[in-house]
Amino acid sequence: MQHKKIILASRSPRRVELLAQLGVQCEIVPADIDESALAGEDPALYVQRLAKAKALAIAATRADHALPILAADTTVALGQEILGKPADAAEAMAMLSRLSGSVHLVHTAVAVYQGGAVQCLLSTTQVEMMQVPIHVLQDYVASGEPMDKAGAYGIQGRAGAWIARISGSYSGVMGLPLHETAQLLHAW
Ligand SMILES: Cc1cn([C@H]2C[C@H](O)[C@@H](COP(=O)(O)OP(=O)(O)OP(=O)(O)O)O2)c(=O)[nH]c1=O
Repeated sequence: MQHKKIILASRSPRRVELLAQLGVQCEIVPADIDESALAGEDPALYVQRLAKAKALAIAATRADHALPILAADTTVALGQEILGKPADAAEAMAMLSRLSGSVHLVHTAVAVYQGGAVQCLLSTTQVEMMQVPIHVLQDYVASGEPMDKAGAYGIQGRAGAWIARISGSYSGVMGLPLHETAQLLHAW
């Protein structure tokens, strides 16, 4: 990889870990942007818009653009409906009850800003979650784990036991698709 150090426009600890897996070190500069979806916005387009907006927001604050700026956005989609991070325990419980026993998509877009332009790739994974007993979901919500995660679960934690099958990218579900990330960083 040409550049070993990048700026990561994200406060997600999973993204730092996944970048380390590629041998990429990062300086963390989180982007605070409005993450609301537009009316009727397609989930796959939504994550791409947000990933690009996060990278561009950080690019706008920096005088020197020597290092690539990488950002990502992950969302769970049930049909055209976007399930982002739950606002509270009740919303987490409602999301998990809907995902339990069904198939959903996880979209993660990764964007890299370098040399005055932003490039973005999308990873989409189909995830099948088993029917999870209500009391198990309640314990999970009480643990606090769902609160910073799209769709209110983390495949990398104990909810991993409920995932019967995925078709796509495990790292994409976790928040940073390694294949697409490496492609974007190689391009520079
Ligand atoms: C579905 C799923 C999501 N997630 C996480 C990945 C993302 O961190 C989070 C979705 O929120 P994002 O808005 O994509 O990212 P973030 O708020 O954590 O960080 P930032 O905006 O600063 O970049 O959900 C998991 O960790 N595991 C999973 O299985």
